[in-house]
Amino acid sequence: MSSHETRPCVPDLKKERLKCDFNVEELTNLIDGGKEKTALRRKLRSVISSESAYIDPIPPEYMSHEDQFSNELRKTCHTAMLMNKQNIDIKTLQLSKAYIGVLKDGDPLWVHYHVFIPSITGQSDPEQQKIWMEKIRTWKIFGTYAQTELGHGTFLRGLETTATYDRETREFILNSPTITATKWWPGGLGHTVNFAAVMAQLYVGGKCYGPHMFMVQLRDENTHESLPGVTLGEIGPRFGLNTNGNGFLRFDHYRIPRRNMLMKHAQVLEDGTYVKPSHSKLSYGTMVRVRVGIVRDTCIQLQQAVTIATRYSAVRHQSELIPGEPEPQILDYQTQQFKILPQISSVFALFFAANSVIDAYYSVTAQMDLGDMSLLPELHALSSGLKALSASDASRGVEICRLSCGGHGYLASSNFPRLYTQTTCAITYEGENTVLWLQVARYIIKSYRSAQNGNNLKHSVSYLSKQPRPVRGDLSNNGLLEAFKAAVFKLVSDTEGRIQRVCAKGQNYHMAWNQCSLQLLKCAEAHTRFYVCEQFVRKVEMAKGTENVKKILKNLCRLYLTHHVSVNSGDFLKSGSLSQNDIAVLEEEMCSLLEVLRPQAVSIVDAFDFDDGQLNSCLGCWDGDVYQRLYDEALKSPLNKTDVPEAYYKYLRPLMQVGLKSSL
Ligand SMILES: CCCCCCCCCCCCCC(=O)SCCNC(=O)CCNC(=O)[C@H](O)C(C)(C)COP(=O)(O)OP(=O)(O)OC[C@H]1O[C@@H](n2cnc3c(N)ncnc32)[C@H](O)[C@@H]1OP(=O)(O)O
Ligand SMILES: Cc1cc2nc3c(=O)[nH]c(=O)nc-3n(C[C@H](O)[C@H](O)[C@H](O)COP(=O)(O)OP(=O)(O)OC[C@H]3O[C@@H](n4cnc5c(N)ncnc54)[C@H](O)[C@@H]3O)c2cc1C
Repeated sequence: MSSHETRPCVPDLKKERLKCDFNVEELTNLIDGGKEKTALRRKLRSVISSESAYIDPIPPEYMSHEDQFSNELRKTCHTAMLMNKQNIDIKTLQLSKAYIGVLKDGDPLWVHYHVFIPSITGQSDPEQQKIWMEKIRTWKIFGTYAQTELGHGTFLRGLETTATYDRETREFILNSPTITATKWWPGGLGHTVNFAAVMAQLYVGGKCYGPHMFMVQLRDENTHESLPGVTLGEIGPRFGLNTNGNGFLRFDHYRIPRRNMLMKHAQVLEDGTYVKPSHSKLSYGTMVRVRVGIVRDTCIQLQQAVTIATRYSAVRHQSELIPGEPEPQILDYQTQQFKILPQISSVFALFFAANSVIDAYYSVTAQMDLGDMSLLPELHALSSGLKALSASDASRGVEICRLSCGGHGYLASSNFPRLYTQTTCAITYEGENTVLWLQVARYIIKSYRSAQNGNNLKHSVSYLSKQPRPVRGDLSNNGLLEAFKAAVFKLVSDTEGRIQRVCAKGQNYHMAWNQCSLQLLKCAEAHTRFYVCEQFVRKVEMAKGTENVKKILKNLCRLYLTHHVSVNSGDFLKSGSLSQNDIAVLEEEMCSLLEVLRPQAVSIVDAFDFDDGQLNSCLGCWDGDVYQRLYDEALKSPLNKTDVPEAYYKYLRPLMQVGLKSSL
């Protein structure tokens, strides 16, 4: 039992917390990555919580677009100052969950920290890094990642911004030749940053060498005015993240020095000689890195959503379960448990997957630094698949959590609208999900074919070498993983066979690929799901700690497996890896797991250890005083400042005074 259950809360939550049969703190430590990390996060959180600068003067929902932006820019700049004053590396703060909830609807400097700086460190040579990183460190340079254009986001080879080398002056001339060449979306570009890492088509001596990255100054370092030859602005209100400062940018024959091309991988020498990189896609390295980070970010957003939904479901009473008996907590309905508990299991699945892809990223990039590029395609497939899976699972999960809270989930004060807009945009940015699934599929099909030709496969796809033969009736975790392998193998071999059949009818390969792309998507998702399940099983097997925490992890893992087998039962049946009876047994097990996990649900989400300020939700507060908070929040509406609003005198009263002339 945990010590924090002594804090005051409504009787329903007290009762839930008393049921806790595991050490909440131990689970918190596991999620943080160790006791020390929990302590560090809490220390950072106490620094953040004591800052009055983070208090919004009024709820941001009631501010104008400009005031919202200014308020969040104020807070993000305050953070930079504060961390400097406290001698804390800002990265440490951002990597812990302590900073969650400070910025409400985006951060004008998010892309600077998480995309621009990694571009400089990952794409520029040591000399360039030394110069630029010093200016970044001393706040002379704030930057964005300007890649997407009005006409192209996905298809990078279609980008239209040009960077043409002028051998005479040893400069590049940046130009936006068409309206569709306008850079569109980069975070902070609108009015925050003064530099950008710009992706442009490199031209030397009339020859195009494809997209390359350039460091470009956009605004004067003193006046912040946009420089001649550069046109800049903000792209207007969005579905969410309205304070990210997403902007547009056009160049009119704008000159930058030769050494402003990021030259770690490819170079243009003074005489115009082009030195090509050791792998053609190395300039896409920033995207791989950010995709890896998204898995963790979306996992944290889902943690927030499921904490709110679980606590609310323990407090909310509705209807009758047994006629005549008191209204039960809605968490007692099996259907409600089915909404919430699989989302909790998803949090853990994404958590373990995020850790494993981060490890893979660091080990592959270390090998690449030594000149070995052989693992890059596997890393690209893995990071693309996990980005797509985590973004879609988390955003679906957040929406399910919102729906599980009924009408109150639709209120801004539940915080679901913001959590949803934060999560769903990850489906689009950093590679639209469908497009990334197709990249995964490309890798799987190539691997499958390579195995058919007798070659060895990389670790994550090695099971595609030969038809897996699961043991019938083995429903253990390992048995289910074998069944997964067989189901994915069948999907992949069927899809590859179908591509061949379409080609045999005279269709070219690319058209055949398009005609099979629905199945290809299924292959990619099933392969990635298998990876996540395997990581979950292995990490739980390896988990150290007390038996009761291990039991929670085992049950959540089992719930994840049985849930995903049930959702995709058709694939298992078609491959023959599971029988109808197996599926029925597993679905029954899933239902009993809901019952087993239900009493621990509140304590599991307590272990995510968000404070009320971070959740920013009337429904998810620690003490469960939901109704009073909802009422108090409603009173903050500016419309409630007067009994009769101005709009009544302007519109409603004149209408009422005229009266309806005809009887219709
Ligand atoms: C309050 C809270 C605050 C929160 C704030 C949140 C803020 C949010 C901020 C949001 C910030 C958002 C910031 C943003 O959004 S930044 C913009 C992000 N943009 C994208 O991600 C664009 C997506 N497009 C691409 O990545 C590529 O164009 C694709 C992949 C589609 C094809 O590309 P292309 O047409 O050029 O390729 P190809 O078809 O000729 O060839 C394919 C070959 O290339 C290989 N290949 C491809 N890619 C990679 C790679 N990376 N590493 C290694 N290899 C790679 C591939 O395996 C294949 O190999 P092979 O099979 O031939 O051997
Ligand atoms: C909140 C947010 C922040 C962003 N921040 C940045 C930033 O900081 N810097 C930056 O450079 N960009 C940024 N972007 C842009 C983002 O990276 C792109 O929007 C994204 O890569 C998708 O590209 P697109 O908009 O061109 O979509 P499109 O590619 O036009 O997609 C439209 C539809 O076409 C489909 N489609 C496209 N190609 C294919 C294909 N080959 N096969 C099958 N279907 C296909 C897609 O699946 C989708 O359904 C941001 C976007 C958002 C929403």
